[in-house]
Amino acid sequence: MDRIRIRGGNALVGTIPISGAKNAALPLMIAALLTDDTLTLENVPHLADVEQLIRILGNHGVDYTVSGKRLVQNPAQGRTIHFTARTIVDTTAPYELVSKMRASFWVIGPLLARMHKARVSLPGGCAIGTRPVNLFIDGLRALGATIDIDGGYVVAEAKGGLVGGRYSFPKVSVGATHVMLMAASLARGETVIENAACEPEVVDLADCLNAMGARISGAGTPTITIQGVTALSGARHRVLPDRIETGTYAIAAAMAGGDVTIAGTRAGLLPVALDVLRQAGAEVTELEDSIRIRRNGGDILPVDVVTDPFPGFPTDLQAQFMALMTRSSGVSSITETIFENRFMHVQELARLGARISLSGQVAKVEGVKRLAGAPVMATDLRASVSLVIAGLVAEGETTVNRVYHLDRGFERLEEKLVACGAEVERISG
Ligand SMILES: CC(=O)N[C@H]1[C@@H](OP(=O)(O)OP(=O)(O)OC[C@H]2O[C@@H](n3ccc(=O)[nH]c3=O)[C@H](O)[C@@H]2O)O[C@H](CO)[C@@H](O)[C@@H]1O
Ligand SMILES: C=C(OP(=O)(O)O)C(=O)O
Repeated sequence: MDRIRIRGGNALVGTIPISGAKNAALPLMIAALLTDDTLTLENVPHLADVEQLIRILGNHGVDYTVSGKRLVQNPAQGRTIHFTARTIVDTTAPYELVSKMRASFWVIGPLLARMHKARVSLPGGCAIGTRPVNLFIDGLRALGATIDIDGGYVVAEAKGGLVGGRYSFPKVSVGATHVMLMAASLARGETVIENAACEPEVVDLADCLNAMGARISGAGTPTITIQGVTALSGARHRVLPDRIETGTYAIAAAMAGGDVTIAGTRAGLLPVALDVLRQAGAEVTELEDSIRIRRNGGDILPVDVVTDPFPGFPTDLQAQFMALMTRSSGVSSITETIFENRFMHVQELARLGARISLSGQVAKVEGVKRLAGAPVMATDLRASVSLVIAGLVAEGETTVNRVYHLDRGFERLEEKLVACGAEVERISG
């Protein structure tokens, strides 16, 4: 199993290019199931989750090429992928494939819309909470589907096709909003979704679906209206920049100090997080398609944050921000409101000398003057990268084990950090 070794102490200076967003690419790829035409996605990141979803889509009959060549033969070539689901050969998404990744469950929406039936294993994903699927089930029932759980599978059917309906989410869910957009696009009549997720990835999916001929309005607001159409066509769409990767490198620069330009991204994707970084003492300059982060000396200041759905502080940056706060000049509190078990990084940060106490969903972080390198173990994707960030300032050597979590969501992490002067290397095997 690969490990990442970091020798702390170097400031970060340089430019970090941002990849396409994992959490946008995944639903966009799934949208290819909605049409027998070709959906071309540009800026698709090379990530383990993307490769896994390609396998899952292949099982349903989706063909794919990268810049004209089959992806399997050219895994490192190009980032424009053409997906074609000429026919759906299987409406079952099996446990072996779906249990590895939460987003794979989302195929239930397009399969039900196009084939009027789907049998999808209950999903896996980062172990950060119980992560039920009740909102998907209730939402799809509001579109006329009958749904049972049988042997670990969600078995859904819509005889005669889905029909438009009204569904008000009792709790904001990104994934269930994606699924409702895809399902309602091919339902008969109008669907209104209330308390929808407003995340940029939802807007990206709606833009792509509209380019495919869907009629969606209001994406990015809590109320989304969809006029169903009988068929969708192919389209060409560019995956939006990864805001979590952006925020992660912004936090890394604030932690290590230095001067980093994060390129190919937009400040508007991270409204609250960038403000929080300013409060923590970083100088943040918003440019047209990049963000410059500087911290040259001066304390890291303590800031309290509460995670929230967009535009609030993202839960996917909570672990990284906690790493930053371990070196602040005071005490900060970090409250996690989205997932009930997303503090698995606390005990690993403690190995490096962090002082963190937990009470329910609130972590109190008492900043320390010094972190010291140690072997640590990544427990989920964002937790893993928080350990890398802490390693950037820890004295001596930090080894992050179980790097496969990182490979799910960070493209060329070592390369991007090394280019800015960090001492980071992957140890294979
Ligand atoms: C691949 C992807 O895009 N993953 C992101 C997506 O996950 P994901 O779409 O799984 O997250 P959700 O927005 O659905 O989850 C939000 C909350 O709703 C709960 N819930 C969700 C569905 C449901 O049927 N019932 C229910 O109770 C969840 O347990 C959680 O407490 O949004 C999360 C919140 O921004 C991010 O952390 C993940 O990185
Ligand atoms: C939690 C995440 O991913 P997933 O929803 O796939 O588990 C994440 O991207 O931080």
